Amino acid sequence: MASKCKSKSCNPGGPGGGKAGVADGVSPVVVAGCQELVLNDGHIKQYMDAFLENVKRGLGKATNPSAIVKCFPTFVQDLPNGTETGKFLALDLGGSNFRVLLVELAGGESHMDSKIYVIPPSIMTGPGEDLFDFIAECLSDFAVTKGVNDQLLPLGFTFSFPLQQVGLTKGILERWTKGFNCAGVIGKDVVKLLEDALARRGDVKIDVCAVLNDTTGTLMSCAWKNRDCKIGLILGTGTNGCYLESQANAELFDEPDQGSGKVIINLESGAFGDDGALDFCRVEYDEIIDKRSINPGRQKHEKMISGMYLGDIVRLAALRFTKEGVMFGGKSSPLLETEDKFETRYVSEIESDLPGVYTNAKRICDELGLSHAIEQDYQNLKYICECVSKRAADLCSAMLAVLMNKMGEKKVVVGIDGTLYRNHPNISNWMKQKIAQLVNPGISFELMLSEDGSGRGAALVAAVAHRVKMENQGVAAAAPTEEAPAEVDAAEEG
Ligand SMILES: Nc1ncnc2c1ncn2[C@@H]1O[C@H](COP(=O)(O)OP(=O)(O)OP(=O)(O)O)[C@@H](O)[C@H]1O
Repeated sequence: MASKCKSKSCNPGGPGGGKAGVADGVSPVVVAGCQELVLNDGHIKQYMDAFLENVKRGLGKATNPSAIVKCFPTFVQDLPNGTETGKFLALDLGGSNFRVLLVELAGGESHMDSKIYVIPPSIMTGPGEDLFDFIAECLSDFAVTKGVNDQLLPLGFTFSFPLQQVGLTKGILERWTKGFNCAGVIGKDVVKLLEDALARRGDVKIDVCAVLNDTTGTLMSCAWKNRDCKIGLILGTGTNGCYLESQANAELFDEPDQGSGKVIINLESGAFGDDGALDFCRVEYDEIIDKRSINPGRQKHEKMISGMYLGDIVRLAALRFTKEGVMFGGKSSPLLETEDKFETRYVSEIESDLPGVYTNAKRICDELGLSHAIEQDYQNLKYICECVSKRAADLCSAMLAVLMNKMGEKKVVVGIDGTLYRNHPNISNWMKQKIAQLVNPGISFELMLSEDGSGRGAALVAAVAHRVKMENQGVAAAAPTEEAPAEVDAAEEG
Protein backbone atom coordinates (compact mmCIF):
# COMPACT_ATOMS: atom_id res chain seq x y z
CA MET A 1 0.00 0.00 0.00
CA ALA A 2 0.98 3.64 -0.39
CA SER A 3 3.69 5.00 1.81
CA LYS A 4 3.94 8.65 2.82
CA CYS A 5 5.20 10.71 -0.11
CA LYS A 6 8.79 11.86 0.28
CA SER A 7 9.64 12.79 -3.31
CA LYS A 8 10.22 16.35 -4.51
CA SER A 9 7.23 16.19 -6.82
CA CYS A 10 4.92 15.48 -3.91
CA ASN A 11 2.07 17.93 -3.92
CA PRO A 12 1.63 19.46 -0.47
CA GLY A 13 -1.17 21.72 -1.62
CA GLY A 14 -3.52 18.81 -2.21
CA PRO A 15 -6.13 18.57 -4.90
CA GLY A 16 -5.70 22.04 -6.28
CA GLY A 17 -2.46 20.89 -7.86
CA GLY A 18 -0.30 22.73 -5.31
CA LYS A 19 -1.82 26.16 -5.93
CA ALA A 20 -1.58 28.33 -2.82
CA GLY A 21 -4.75 28.68 -0.85
CA VAL A 22 -6.44 25.39 -1.76
CA ALA A 23 -5.80 23.85 1.65
CA ASP A 24 -6.06 27.21 3.45
CA GLY A 25 -8.00 26.92 6.65
CA VAL A 26 -8.01 23.11 6.61
CA SER A 27 -6.70 21.55 9.81
CA PRO A 28 -2.99 20.70 9.31
CA VAL A 29 -3.59 17.18 10.66
CA VAL A 30 -6.24 16.62 7.98
CA VAL A 31 -3.99 18.00 5.23
CA ALA A 32 -1.16 15.74 6.39
CA GLY A 33 -3.48 12.73 6.77
CA CYS A 34 -4.87 13.21 3.25
CA GLN A 35 -1.41 13.39 1.71
CA GLU A 36 -1.50 9.68 0.96
CA LEU A 37 -4.46 10.36 -1.39
CA VAL A 38 -2.48 12.85 -3.47
CA LEU A 39 -0.82 11.31 -6.53
CA ASN A 40 2.54 12.85 -7.36
CA ASP A 41 4.36 12.76 -10.72
CA GLY A 42 6.21 9.60 -9.71
CA HIS A 43 2.94 7.83 -8.92
CA ILE A 44 1.43 8.90 -12.24
CA LYS A 45 4.47 7.67 -14.17
CA GLN A 46 4.38 4.33 -12.35
CA TYR A 47 0.66 4.05 -13.10
CA MET A 48 1.10 4.86 -16.81
CA ASP A 49 3.94 2.36 -17.29
CA ALA A 50 1.95 -0.36 -15.55
CA PHE A 51 -1.28 0.37 -17.39
CA LEU A 52 0.40 0.31 -20.82
CA GLU A 53 2.06 -2.98 -19.92
CA ASN A 54 -1.33 -4.36 -18.84
CA VAL A 55 -2.99 -3.32 -22.10
CA LYS A 56 -0.24 -4.96 -24.15
CA ARG A 57 -0.63 -8.15 -22.11
CA GLY A 58 -4.38 -8.09 -22.63
CA LEU A 59 -4.03 -7.67 -26.40
CA GLY A 60 -1.45 -10.43 -26.86
CA LYS A 61 -2.69 -13.92 -27.64
CA ALA A 62 -0.02 -15.64 -25.54
CA THR A 63 -0.29 -13.23 -22.60
CA ASN A 64 -4.08 -12.67 -22.51
CA PRO A 65 -5.00 -15.75 -20.46
CA SER A 66 -3.05 -14.39 -17.47
CA ALA A 67 -3.74 -10.71 -18.19
CA ILE A 68 -5.62 -8.62 -15.62
CA VAL A 69 -6.88 -5.94 -18.04
CA LYS A 70 -8.66 -8.30 -20.40
CA CYS A 71 -8.92 -6.11 -23.54
CA PHE A 72 -11.87 -8.00 -25.00
CA PRO A 73 -12.37 -7.40 -28.74
CA THR A 74 -15.97 -6.22 -29.12
CA PHE A 75 -16.45 -7.32 -32.74
CA VAL A 76 -17.51 -3.72 -33.44
CA GLN A 77 -15.32 -2.65 -36.38
CA ASP A 78 -17.37 0.05 -38.03
CA LEU A 79 -18.20 3.40 -36.49
CA PRO A 80 -21.51 4.98 -37.49
CA ASN A 81 -21.44 7.10 -40.66
CA GLY A 82 -24.67 8.99 -40.09
CA THR A 83 -26.66 7.11 -42.73
CA GLU A 84 -28.14 4.63 -40.25
CA THR A 85 -31.91 4.75 -40.50
CA GLY A 86 -34.80 2.95 -38.85
CA LYS A 87 -36.35 1.94 -35.59
CA PHE A 88 -34.35 -0.04 -33.07
CA LEU A 89 -34.78 -1.39 -29.56
CA ALA A 90 -32.07 -1.18 -26.94
CA LEU A 91 -31.69 -2.76 -23.51
CA ASP A 92 -29.36 -1.28 -20.93
CA LEU A 93 -28.39 -3.42 -17.96
CA GLY A 94 -25.40 -2.45 -15.89
CA GLY A 95 -26.29 -0.67 -12.71
CA SER A 96 -29.12 -0.26 -10.29
CA ASN A 97 -31.67 0.44 -13.01
CA PHE A 98 -32.62 -1.41 -16.14
CA ARG A 99 -33.65 0.67 -19.12
CA VAL A 100 -35.51 -0.23 -22.30
CA LEU A 101 -35.36 2.16 -25.24
CA LEU A 102 -36.97 2.62 -28.61
CA VAL A 103 -34.59 4.57 -30.82
CA GLU A 104 -35.48 6.00 -34.20
CA LEU A 105 -32.59 7.10 -36.42
CA ALA A 106 -33.12 9.22 -39.51
CA GLY A 107 -30.85 11.57 -41.44
CA GLY A 108 -28.32 12.02 -38.66
CA GLU A 109 -31.06 12.71 -36.10
CA SER A 110 -32.32 10.41 -33.37
CA HIS A 111 -35.48 10.21 -31.33
CA MET A 112 -35.63 8.08 -28.22
CA ASP A 113 -38.41 6.84 -25.98
CA SER A 114 -37.35 5.00 -22.86
CA LYS A 115 -38.57 3.53 -19.64
CA ILE A 116 -36.58 2.77 -16.51
CA TYR A 117 -37.32 -0.31 -14.44
CA VAL A 118 -35.85 -0.60 -10.93
CA ILE A 119 -34.20 -3.95 -10.33
CA PRO A 120 -35.20 -5.39 -6.95
CA PRO A 121 -32.11 -6.31 -4.84
CA SER A 122 -33.41 -9.90 -4.63
CA ILE A 123 -33.11 -10.15 -8.43
CA MET A 124 -29.58 -8.65 -8.41
CA THR A 125 -28.29 -11.49 -6.27
CA GLY A 126 -30.81 -14.24 -7.07
CA PRO A 127 -30.85 -17.00 -9.71
CA GLY A 128 -29.79 -15.90 -13.21
CA GLU A 129 -33.00 -17.23 -14.75
CA ASP A 130 -35.01 -14.82 -12.59
CA LEU A 131 -32.88 -11.89 -13.82
CA PHE A 132 -33.43 -12.73 -17.49
CA ASP A 133 -37.13 -13.40 -16.92
CA PHE A 134 -37.33 -9.95 -15.31
CA ILE A 135 -35.57 -8.39 -18.33
CA ALA A 136 -37.91 -10.19 -20.76
CA GLU A 137 -40.94 -9.07 -18.75
CA CYS A 138 -39.79 -5.42 -18.87
CA LEU A 139 -39.08 -5.65 -22.60
CA SER A 140 -42.51 -7.14 -23.23
CA ASP A 141 -44.19 -4.46 -21.10
CA PHE A 142 -42.32 -1.74 -22.99
CA ALA A 143 -42.96 -3.19 -26.47
CA VAL A 144 -46.68 -3.50 -25.73
CA THR A 145 -46.85 0.05 -24.28
CA LYS A 146 -45.11 1.45 -27.36
CA GLY A 147 -47.16 -0.64 -29.75
CA VAL A 148 -44.17 -2.37 -31.36
CA ASN A 149 -44.73 -5.87 -29.99
CA ASP A 150 -45.84 -7.21 -33.36
CA GLN A 151 -42.78 -5.91 -35.27
CA LEU A 152 -39.47 -7.77 -35.59
CA LEU A 153 -37.15 -4.96 -34.49
CA PRO A 154 -33.33 -5.15 -34.37
CA LEU A 155 -32.14 -4.91 -30.77
CA GLY A 156 -28.83 -3.84 -29.22
CA PHE A 157 -28.22 -5.27 -25.75
CA THR A 158 -25.97 -3.19 -23.50
CA PHE A 159 -24.73 -5.58 -20.85
CA SER A 160 -22.17 -3.70 -18.78
CA PHE A 161 -20.33 -6.47 -17.02
CA PRO A 162 -17.08 -8.14 -18.12
CA LEU A 163 -18.02 -10.10 -21.25
CA GLN A 164 -15.78 -12.23 -23.36
CA GLN A 165 -17.24 -11.69 -26.79
CA VAL A 166 -17.22 -14.57 -29.21
CA GLY A 167 -19.18 -12.67 -31.84
CA LEU A 168 -21.27 -9.53 -32.13
CA THR A 169 -24.25 -11.48 -30.78
CA LYS A 170 -22.49 -13.81 -28.39
CA GLY A 171 -20.94 -12.74 -25.09
CA ILE A 172 -19.82 -14.99 -22.25
CA LEU A 173 -20.01 -13.44 -18.77
CA GLU A 174 -16.59 -13.54 -17.14
CA ARG A 175 -17.64 -12.27 -13.70
CA TRP A 176 -20.20 -10.07 -11.98
CA THR A 177 -19.36 -6.58 -10.68
CA LYS A 178 -21.15 -3.54 -9.17
CA GLY A 179 -23.24 -5.43 -6.62
CA PHE A 180 -24.68 -8.06 -8.98
CA ASN A 181 -24.19 -11.72 -8.23
CA CYS A 182 -26.75 -13.90 -10.02
CA ALA A 183 -26.16 -17.63 -9.90
CA GLY A 184 -25.71 -19.66 -13.07
CA VAL A 185 -24.69 -16.90 -15.49
CA ILE A 186 -20.88 -16.82 -15.31
CA GLY A 187 -19.46 -18.76 -18.28
CA LYS A 188 -22.74 -18.54 -20.22
CA ASP A 189 -23.78 -16.55 -23.31
CA VAL A 190 -26.01 -13.73 -22.06
CA VAL A 191 -27.68 -13.29 -25.48
CA LYS A 192 -28.77 -16.93 -25.38
CA LEU A 193 -30.07 -16.45 -21.82
CA LEU A 194 -32.08 -13.42 -23.00
CA GLU A 195 -33.42 -15.27 -26.05
CA ASP A 196 -34.39 -18.26 -23.86
CA ALA A 197 -36.25 -15.96 -21.46
CA LEU A 198 -38.07 -14.29 -24.38
CA ALA A 199 -38.95 -17.71 -25.79
CA ARG A 200 -40.38 -18.75 -22.39
CA ARG A 201 -42.78 -15.79 -22.67
CA GLY A 202 -43.39 -16.04 -26.41
CA ASP A 203 -45.09 -12.65 -26.64
CA VAL A 204 -42.36 -10.45 -28.21
CA LYS A 205 -40.45 -10.76 -31.48
CA ILE A 206 -36.87 -9.51 -31.19
CA ASP A 207 -33.80 -9.80 -33.42
CA VAL A 208 -30.79 -9.43 -31.12
CA CYS A 209 -28.21 -7.83 -33.47
CA ALA A 210 -25.50 -6.97 -30.95
CA VAL A 211 -24.40 -7.32 -27.36
CA LEU A 212 -22.05 -4.66 -26.09
CA ASN A 213 -20.69 -2.92 -23.05
CA ASP A 214 -21.79 0.60 -22.11
CA THR A 215 -18.33 1.97 -22.93
CA THR A 216 -18.73 0.73 -26.50
CA GLY A 217 -22.23 2.23 -26.59
CA THR A 218 -20.83 5.54 -25.39
CA LEU A 219 -18.04 5.55 -27.98
CA MET A 220 -20.51 4.73 -30.77
CA SER A 221 -23.04 7.30 -29.61
CA CYS A 222 -20.41 10.06 -29.47
CA ALA A 223 -18.80 8.92 -32.76
CA TRP A 224 -22.18 9.39 -34.39
CA LYS A 225 -21.96 13.07 -33.40
CA ASN A 226 -18.20 13.49 -33.83
CA ARG A 227 -16.16 11.20 -36.11
CA ASP A 228 -12.98 11.84 -34.07
CA CYS A 229 -14.41 9.94 -31.09
CA LYS A 230 -12.18 6.91 -30.62
CA ILE A 231 -12.22 6.35 -26.86
CA GLY A 232 -15.17 5.64 -24.56
CA LEU A 233 -15.14 6.05 -20.77
CA ILE A 234 -17.71 5.30 -18.08
CA LEU A 235 -17.69 7.05 -14.72
CA GLY A 236 -20.90 5.86 -13.11
CA THR A 237 -21.63 3.09 -10.63
CA GLY A 238 -18.52 1.47 -12.04
CA THR A 239 -15.76 2.52 -14.39
CA ASN A 240 -14.50 1.08 -17.64
CA GLY A 241 -12.93 2.21 -20.89
CA CYS A 242 -12.71 1.18 -24.53
CA TYR A 243 -10.81 2.42 -27.56
CA LEU A 244 -10.39 1.87 -31.27
CA GLU A 245 -7.35 -0.37 -31.84
CA SER A 246 -5.69 -1.53 -35.05
CA GLN A 247 -6.85 -5.00 -35.89
CA ALA A 248 -3.20 -6.03 -36.30
CA ASN A 249 -2.57 -5.32 -32.59
CA ALA A 250 -5.71 -7.12 -31.40
CA GLU A 251 -4.26 -10.61 -31.55
CA LEU A 252 -7.36 -12.23 -30.07
CA PHE A 253 -9.51 -10.92 -32.89
CA ASP A 254 -9.26 -13.43 -35.72
CA GLU A 255 -12.10 -12.15 -37.89
CA PRO A 256 -11.38 -11.07 -41.47
CA ASP A 257 -10.62 -7.35 -41.90
CA GLN A 258 -13.90 -5.74 -42.96
CA GLY A 259 -12.09 -2.76 -44.44
CA SER A 260 -11.78 -0.50 -41.40
CA GLY A 261 -8.72 -2.41 -40.15
CA LYS A 262 -9.84 -1.51 -36.62
CA VAL A 263 -11.81 -3.01 -33.77
CA ILE A 264 -13.11 -1.51 -30.53
CA ILE A 265 -11.37 -3.02 -27.51
CA ASN A 266 -13.34 -3.24 -24.28
CA LEU A 267 -10.53 -2.82 -21.76
CA GLU A 268 -12.37 -3.91 -18.60
CA SER A 269 -10.04 -1.42 -16.94
CA GLY A 270 -11.90 -1.66 -13.62
CA ALA A 271 -9.84 -4.76 -12.88
CA PHE A 272 -6.49 -2.96 -13.23
CA GLY A 273 -4.53 -3.49 -10.03
CA ASP A 274 -6.10 -6.82 -9.09
CA ASP A 275 -2.59 -8.33 -9.18
CA GLY A 276 -1.21 -5.66 -6.82
CA ALA A 277 -0.09 -3.24 -9.58
CA LEU A 278 -1.84 -0.35 -7.80
CA ASP A 279 -0.73 -1.18 -4.27
CA PHE A 280 1.81 1.65 -4.45
CA CYS A 281 -1.04 4.18 -4.35
CA ARG A 282 -3.83 2.30 -2.57
CA VAL A 283 -4.52 3.30 1.03
CA GLU A 284 -6.15 1.78 4.10
CA TYR A 285 -9.65 2.94 3.05
CA ASP A 286 -9.33 1.14 -0.31
CA GLU A 287 -8.37 -2.01 1.54
CA ILE A 288 -11.37 -1.79 3.89
CA ILE A 289 -13.79 -1.21 1.01
CA ASP A 290 -12.34 -4.07 -0.99
CA LYS A 291 -12.38 -6.54 1.90
CA ARG A 292 -16.02 -6.01 2.77
CA SER A 293 -17.26 -5.88 -0.87
CA ILE A 294 -19.04 -8.79 -2.55
CA ASN A 295 -16.03 -9.17 -4.87
CA PRO A 296 -12.94 -8.88 -2.62
CA GLY A 297 -9.65 -8.69 -4.49
CA ARG A 298 -11.44 -7.78 -7.73
CA GLN A 299 -12.00 -4.44 -9.50
CA LYS A 300 -9.43 -2.56 -7.43
CA HIS A 301 -9.10 0.27 -9.97
CA GLU A 302 -12.87 0.68 -10.06
CA LYS A 303 -13.01 0.78 -6.26
CA MET A 304 -10.69 3.84 -6.24
CA ILE A 305 -12.64 5.69 -8.93
CA SER A 306 -16.32 5.01 -9.37
CA GLY A 307 -19.57 6.29 -7.92
CA MET A 308 -20.25 3.11 -5.99
CA TYR A 309 -17.23 3.72 -3.77
CA LEU A 310 -16.09 7.39 -3.62
CA GLY A 311 -18.60 8.41 -0.95
CA ASP A 312 -17.52 5.59 1.29
CA ILE A 313 -13.84 6.47 0.92
CA VAL A 314 -14.69 9.99 2.12
CA ARG A 315 -16.74 8.55 5.00
CA LEU A 316 -13.86 6.34 6.12
CA ALA A 317 -11.42 9.27 6.04
CA ALA A 318 -13.83 11.53 7.96
CA LEU A 319 -14.41 8.76 10.49
CA ARG A 320 -10.68 8.32 10.96
CA PHE A 321 -10.17 12.04 11.66
CA THR A 322 -13.16 12.02 14.01
CA LYS A 323 -11.71 9.10 15.94
CA GLU A 324 -8.41 11.00 16.10
CA GLY A 325 -10.35 13.88 17.67
CA VAL A 326 -9.61 16.27 14.77
CA MET A 327 -13.15 16.48 13.35
CA PHE A 328 -16.65 16.81 14.80
CA GLY A 329 -15.20 17.34 18.28
CA GLY A 330 -14.27 13.66 18.27
CA LYS A 331 -17.98 12.72 18.26
CA SER A 332 -19.20 10.66 15.29
CA SER A 333 -22.76 9.51 14.58
CA PRO A 334 -24.35 6.13 13.85
CA LEU A 335 -24.75 7.11 10.17
CA LEU A 336 -21.11 8.18 9.82
CA GLU A 337 -20.17 4.79 11.22
CA THR A 338 -22.41 2.91 8.76
CA GLU A 339 -21.03 1.81 5.41
CA ASP A 340 -22.41 3.43 2.26
CA LYS A 341 -24.39 6.06 4.20
CA PHE A 342 -22.17 8.81 2.82
CA GLU A 343 -23.43 8.84 -0.78
CA THR A 344 -21.21 9.85 -3.68
CA ARG A 345 -23.67 12.58 -4.60
CA TYR A 346 -22.76 14.20 -1.26
CA VAL A 347 -19.18 14.48 -2.53
CA SER A 348 -20.40 16.46 -5.57
CA GLU A 349 -22.69 18.60 -3.45
CA ILE A 350 -20.04 19.45 -0.85
CA GLU A 351 -17.51 20.35 -3.56
CA SER A 352 -20.16 22.52 -5.23
CA ASP A 353 -20.33 24.86 -2.22
CA LEU A 354 -18.76 28.19 -3.16
CA PRO A 355 -15.54 29.10 -1.30
CA GLY A 356 -16.32 30.11 2.26
CA VAL A 357 -19.97 29.00 1.99
CA TYR A 358 -20.91 25.64 3.46
CA THR A 359 -24.63 25.32 2.74
CA ASN A 360 -24.48 21.81 1.30
CA ALA A 361 -21.85 20.63 3.76
CA LYS A 362 -24.01 21.78 6.69
CA ARG A 363 -27.17 20.14 5.31
CA ILE A 364 -25.35 16.87 4.70
CA CYS A 365 -23.75 16.89 8.16
CA ASP A 366 -27.22 17.49 9.63
CA GLU A 367 -28.61 14.58 7.58
CA LEU A 368 -25.83 12.35 8.88
CA GLY A 369 -26.56 13.21 12.52
CA LEU A 370 -23.56 15.53 12.75
CA SER A 371 -25.41 18.71 13.57
CA HIS A 372 -22.72 19.50 16.13
CA ALA A 373 -20.32 20.17 13.22
CA ILE A 374 -18.66 23.58 13.09
CA GLU A 375 -17.25 25.53 10.11
CA GLN A 376 -13.82 23.96 10.58
CA ASP A 377 -15.42 20.53 10.10
CA TYR A 378 -17.09 21.64 6.86
CA GLN A 379 -13.76 22.92 5.56
CA ASN A 380 -12.03 19.68 6.49
CA LEU A 381 -14.80 17.58 4.96
CA LYS A 382 -14.68 19.51 1.70
CA TYR A 383 -10.92 19.03 1.54
CA ILE A 384 -11.29 15.27 2.03
CA CYS A 385 -13.90 15.15 -0.75
CA GLU A 386 -11.57 17.05 -3.10
CA CYS A 387 -8.63 14.76 -2.35
CA VAL A 388 -10.71 11.62 -2.98
CA SER A 389 -12.29 12.86 -6.21
CA LYS A 390 -9.04 14.41 -7.51
CA ARG A 391 -7.33 11.05 -7.04
CA ALA A 392 -10.10 9.41 -9.11
CA ALA A 393 -9.77 12.09 -11.80
CA ASP A 394 -5.97 11.68 -11.92
CA LEU A 395 -6.23 7.90 -12.31
CA CYS A 396 -8.70 8.28 -15.19
CA SER A 397 -6.56 10.98 -16.81
CA ALA A 398 -3.46 8.82 -16.66
CA MET A 399 -5.37 5.93 -18.23
CA LEU A 400 -6.72 8.09 -21.05
CA ALA A 401 -3.28 9.60 -21.70
CA VAL A 402 -1.81 6.10 -22.04
CA LEU A 403 -4.46 5.24 -24.63
CA MET A 404 -3.99 8.49 -26.56
CA ASN A 405 -0.21 8.08 -26.62
CA LYS A 406 -0.58 4.46 -27.71
CA MET A 407 -3.04 5.28 -30.49
CA GLY A 408 -0.83 8.09 -31.82
CA GLU A 409 -3.75 9.89 -33.49
CA LYS A 410 -3.36 13.66 -33.86
CA LYS A 411 -6.87 14.35 -32.56
CA VAL A 412 -8.91 12.17 -30.22
CA VAL A 413 -12.33 12.81 -28.78
CA VAL A 414 -13.21 10.84 -25.63
CA GLY A 415 -16.92 10.06 -25.23
CA ILE A 416 -17.77 9.94 -21.52
CA ASP A 417 -20.91 8.79 -19.77
CA GLY A 418 -21.92 8.20 -16.16
CA THR A 419 -23.59 10.15 -13.39
CA LEU A 420 -20.36 10.74 -11.50
CA TYR A 421 -18.72 12.51 -14.47
CA ARG A 422 -21.93 14.27 -15.40
CA ASN A 423 -22.67 15.73 -11.96
CA HIS A 424 -19.33 16.22 -10.27
CA PRO A 425 -18.36 19.91 -10.32
CA ASN A 426 -14.58 19.45 -10.75
CA ILE A 427 -13.72 16.07 -12.27
CA SER A 428 -14.10 17.18 -15.90
CA ASN A 429 -11.84 20.24 -15.52
CA TRP A 430 -9.26 18.35 -13.48
CA MET A 431 -9.13 15.69 -16.18
CA LYS A 432 -8.66 18.21 -18.98
CA GLN A 433 -5.73 19.80 -17.12
CA LYS A 434 -4.07 16.53 -16.17
CA ILE A 435 -4.43 14.83 -19.57
CA ALA A 436 -2.92 17.92 -21.24
CA GLN A 437 0.17 17.44 -19.04
CA LEU A 438 0.46 13.75 -19.86
CA VAL A 439 -0.16 13.38 -23.61
CA ASN A 440 2.67 13.39 -26.13
CA PRO A 441 3.31 16.69 -27.96
CA GLY A 442 1.15 17.12 -31.06
CA ILE A 443 -1.88 15.26 -29.69
CA SER A 444 -5.01 17.31 -29.19
CA PHE A 445 -8.01 15.92 -27.36
CA GLU A 446 -11.52 16.74 -26.30
CA LEU A 447 -13.72 15.28 -23.56
CA MET A 448 -17.28 14.89 -24.82
CA LEU A 449 -20.19 14.20 -22.50
CA SER A 450 -22.36 11.48 -23.98
CA GLU A 451 -26.01 12.35 -24.40
CA ASP A 452 -27.05 8.76 -23.99
CA GLY A 453 -24.21 6.33 -24.49
CA SER A 454 -25.87 3.19 -23.38
CA GLY A 455 -29.12 3.73 -25.24
CA ARG A 456 -28.45 5.35 -28.57
CA GLY A 457 -25.06 3.59 -28.71
CA ALA A 458 -26.63 0.14 -28.44
CA ALA A 459 -29.14 1.04 -31.13
CA LEU A 460 -26.28 2.34 -33.29
CA VAL A 461 -24.28 -0.88 -32.96
CA ALA A 462 -27.42 -2.78 -33.99
CA ALA A 463 -27.98 -0.25 -36.78
CA VAL A 464 -24.41 -0.45 -38.11
CA ALA A 465 -24.59 -4.26 -38.03
CA HIS A 466 -27.90 -4.01 -39.88
CA ARG A 467 -26.48 -1.49 -42.39
CA VAL A 468 -23.36 -3.58 -43.10
CA LYS A 469 -25.51 -6.73 -43.49
CA MET A 470 -27.84 -4.95 -45.90
CA GLU A 471 -24.95 -3.40 -47.86
CA ASN A 472 -23.38 -6.83 -48.23
CA GLN A 473 -26.70 -8.07 -49.59
CA GLY A 474 -27.02 -5.01 -51.86
CA VAL A 475 -30.20 -3.85 -50.09
CA ALA A 476 -30.95 -0.30 -48.84
CA ALA A 477 -30.19 -0.20 -45.09
CA ALA A 478 -33.46 0.59 -43.44
CA ALA A 479 -35.08 -1.04 -40.43
CA PRO A 480 -38.85 -0.63 -39.78
CA THR A 481 -39.84 3.04 -39.41
CA GLU A 482 -43.51 3.27 -38.45
CA GLU A 483 -44.44 6.20 -36.23
CA ALA A 484 -43.74 5.76 -32.53
CA PRO A 485 -46.80 6.00 -30.26
CA ALA A 486 -47.52 9.45 -28.86
CA GLU A 487 -47.51 8.49 -25.19
CA VAL A 488 -43.97 8.24 -23.86
CA ASP A 489 -42.29 7.98 -20.49
CA ALA A 490 -39.20 9.86 -21.57
CA ALA A 491 -38.44 11.26 -24.97
CA GLU A 492 -35.19 12.79 -26.11
CA GLU A 493 -34.09 14.26 -29.39
CA GLY A 494 -30.44 13.92 -30.34
N1 LIG B 1 -24.67 14.01 -7.97
C1 LIG B 1 -23.84 12.96 -8.06
N2 LIG B 1 -22.51 13.15 -8.07
C2 LIG B 1 -21.66 12.09 -8.16
N3 LIG B 1 -22.06 10.82 -8.21
C3 LIG B 1 -23.37 10.58 -8.21
C4 LIG B 1 -24.33 11.62 -8.13
N4 LIG B 1 -25.57 11.07 -8.14
C5 LIG B 1 -25.39 9.74 -8.23
N5 LIG B 1 -24.06 9.43 -8.26
C6 LIG B 1 -23.43 8.12 -8.35
O1 LIG B 1 -23.57 7.68 -9.68
C7 LIG B 1 -23.65 6.26 -9.70
C8 LIG B 1 -24.69 5.85 -10.73
O2 LIG B 1 -24.22 6.26 -11.96
P1 LIG B 1 -24.89 5.78 -13.34
O3 LIG B 1 -26.35 5.86 -13.20
O4 LIG B 1 -24.22 6.53 -14.41
O5 LIG B 1 -24.39 4.30 -13.36
P2 LIG B 1 -25.09 2.99 -13.91
O6 LIG B 1 -25.65 3.23 -15.25
O7 LIG B 1 -25.99 2.49 -12.80
O8 LIG B 1 -23.83 2.01 -14.00
P3 LIG B 1 -22.54 2.10 -14.96
O9 LIG B 1 -22.71 3.35 -15.77
O10 LIG B 1 -21.37 2.14 -14.08
O11 LIG B 1 -22.60 0.87 -15.79
C9 LIG B 1 -23.97 5.81 -8.30
O12 LIG B 1 -22.86 5.09 -7.80
C10 LIG B 1 -24.13 7.09 -7.50
O13 LIG B 1 -23.48 7.02 -6.27
